[in-house]
Amino acid sequence: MTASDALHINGVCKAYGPHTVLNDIDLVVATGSRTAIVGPSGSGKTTLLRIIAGFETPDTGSVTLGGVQMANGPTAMPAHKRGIGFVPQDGALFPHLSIADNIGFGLARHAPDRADRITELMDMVSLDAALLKRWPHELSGGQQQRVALARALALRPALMLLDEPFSALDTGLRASTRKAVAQLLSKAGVTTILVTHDQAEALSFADQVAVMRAGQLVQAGPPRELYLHPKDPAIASFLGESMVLPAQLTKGWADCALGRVAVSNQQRIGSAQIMLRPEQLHVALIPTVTSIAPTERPSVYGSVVDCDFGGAECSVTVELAQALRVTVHCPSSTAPAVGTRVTLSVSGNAHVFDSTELSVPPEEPQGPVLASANVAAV
Ligand SMILES: Nc1ncnc2c1ncn2[C@@H]1O[C@H](COP(=O)(O)OP(=O)(O)OP(=O)(O)O)[C@@H](O)[C@H]1O
Repeated sequence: MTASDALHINGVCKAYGPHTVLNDIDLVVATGSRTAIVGPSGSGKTTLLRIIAGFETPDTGSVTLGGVQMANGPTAMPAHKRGIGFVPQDGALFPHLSIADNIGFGLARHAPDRADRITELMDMVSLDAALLKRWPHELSGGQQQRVALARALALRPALMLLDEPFSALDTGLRASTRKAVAQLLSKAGVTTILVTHDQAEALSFADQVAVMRAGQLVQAGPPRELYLHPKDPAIASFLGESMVLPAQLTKGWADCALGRVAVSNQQRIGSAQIMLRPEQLHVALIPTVTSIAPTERPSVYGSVVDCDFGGAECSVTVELAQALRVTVHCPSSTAPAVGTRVTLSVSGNAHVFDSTELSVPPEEPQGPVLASANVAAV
C-alpha cells in the first residue's frame, strides 16, 4: 500500500445464503481519482459499494481507506464514522426539509458558519442560492441530484460513492449534470466511485473503469485501455459496439473476413479472435479503377442493404461476399443509399484477444481467410 492509494479492497467475498454475490474482489483507487464500476444487472456492483460505505460487511476480505481499516471480514467500522459520502440513485432528499436544511443536515445546528457553508456548497454544485428556501419537490431532477451531492459534500468526505446518480435524468440533462459533477469533484479533490449501468458514462467520467461480471471483477484500468484492449469479447461488447472476427495472424497482420488488417500484437501467429470498433470501419463509393494505385485498392467490396437513419449518424449495413453483413456508422450527410456498391476499409489496429490455446502456431501456414461465418455483434 502507498500513501497515495486512498482505497484498498482486498479479497472481498460476500454471499447471501448459498448465493455468492462477490467473489474475491481486489481493487485499488488512488486519492483524488474517479473510478466507475460497471457490469450487468446483478453482477454485484451495489453490494460492493454498500460494503465500502459500511451498510454491509464482507464475509471475508478487507476494506482500507487512507491506511485506516474500515472492514476486515465481518468486523467493521460503523458507516457514520467512515467519512464517506453516499449519493443514491434518486438523491433521497428529505421531502419535509427545505433545500438549505437538506444540505445542512449533517452540519451542527448552531454552528456559526453553518449558513455560509450551505451557501458555499450551493455554489460548489452551481445552484443559485435563491433555491435554498424551496422544497425538494420544487426542484428539477438534475437540481435535486446536485443538492444530494452538496449534502454529501458537506461533511468533507475522503471518499464519495455515487450509486447511479444520473440514471433518472433525461439524456441531455444527464450528460451536463455528469460533466458538472465530475468537474466539481475533481476541483474539490474528492476520491470518487461511481456505479453505473451506462458504459459511455463510465468511460467519460472515470480515470479507472472496473468491469464486474457474476460477482467477479474481470478487468480494471484506464477507460481507453479497456475500450481498445478488453480481455474478452464479452467485456468488449459491454463497453461499446464491437465486431469480433476469427482470423489468422502473421507478424502484425490478421487475415479475416474484412481482408488483411493490422493488429496491435506483433508476436501472435495462428488462429485468433480479433476485435474492431465500428468507428474503425469506413465505407466509400467504389472509385474508378484507374483513379487508385494497385496497392491502395481496398480488398473488400460490398453492397449497402440497409441504411438506418439516426440523426447525425446512419447505421449502414453492408453485405460482403458469402452474405456476410457488417454494420458501419456514417455521417448522415455522406451515408450511401441502399443498393449502392461500396468498398469497406479499416483504420487503426485490430485488437487480438488473449487466448493461450490459440497462440500455438498451426502446423501448416494458412492463406488469407476472406469469408467466414461469425461476424459477431455490431
Ligand atoms: N440483501 C440481499 N439478500 C439477498 N440477495 C441479495 C441482497 N442484496 C443483493 N442480493 C443479490 O445479490 C446479487 C447482486 O446484487 P447487486 O444489487 O449488488 O447487483 P448490481 O450489479 O448492483 O445490480 P443492478 O445493476 O441491477 O443494481 C443479485 O443477485 C441480488 O439479487
